[in-house]
Amino acid sequence: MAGAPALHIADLTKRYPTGTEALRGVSLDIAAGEFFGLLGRNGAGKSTLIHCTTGLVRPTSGAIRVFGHDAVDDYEQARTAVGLAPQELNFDWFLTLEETLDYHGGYFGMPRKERRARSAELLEAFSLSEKRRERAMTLSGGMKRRLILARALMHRPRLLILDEPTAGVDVELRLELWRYVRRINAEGTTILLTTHYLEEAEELCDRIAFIDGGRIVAEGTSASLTAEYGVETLEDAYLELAGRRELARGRLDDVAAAEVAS
Ligand SMILES: Nc1ncnc2c1ncn2[C@@H]1O[C@H](COP(=O)(O)OP(=O)(O)OP(=O)(O)O)[C@@H](O)[C@H]1O
Repeated sequence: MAGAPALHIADLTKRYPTGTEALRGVSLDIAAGEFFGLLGRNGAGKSTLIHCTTGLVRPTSGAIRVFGHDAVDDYEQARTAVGLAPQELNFDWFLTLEETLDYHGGYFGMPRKERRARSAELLEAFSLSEKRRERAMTLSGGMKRRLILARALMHRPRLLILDEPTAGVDVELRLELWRYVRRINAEGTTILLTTHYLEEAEELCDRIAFIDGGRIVAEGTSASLTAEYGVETLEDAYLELAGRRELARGRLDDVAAAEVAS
């Protein structure tokens, strides 16, 4: 749908059967072509939001649309528009690199000839051509990270979701991955990145949202967020915000305690 945002999320809530409210009314719009960062501490709701977008988790209420396609009612179209590079390297380790990409393309209904051409193009782009007939298990850590990006891009998704793509990787590999994802974005793919690294978000993202307790608590460019909190870096803005929220929580706890006592 022409002109539709890459991702439109309106008043999204998710309550798991355990009673945990992982998302409490999240609204978010990511424009086509944007590089968007979603930041938050462990358990803030980032994975739940991604899983709702890719159909792994069913939202309790609210709307998600990917380039205009409803993520629940129009699942196939919405899912096809998304490429997901999960945090965990979930390959079938016994498949070769070519097979890994080929099976992924097959899942998304790509004809054989197109799969062949696309997989050769991606293996080349990610400097993996020489390893194409080797099993995924034989790759180095950096190669595995590149393969997960190649696999996510295989079916030419318009929205690429990167779930903590550089968690636990060394500085050199992080810089290399940054170069790749910058290029993918420059070539027109919209990116939603979740990360714990504030400097990564500052470096790569056009816009950033902080999520906490299942709510978006701040959103803007790195410059607007630092200006809003009167600080120099995104990390300081995050700490300032986290501090204020802790303070607010403490106050609420005090009020609750006072109410119980009275
Ligand atoms: N399948 C599930 N069943 C019940 N509760 C869940 C489930 N998945 C996540 N949660 C809970 O939902 C909340 C949000 O978790 P989520 O995994 O979305 O956070 P996150 O921001 O991705 O965290 P992390 O940075 O650690 O990956 C947490 O309290 C978590 O324990």
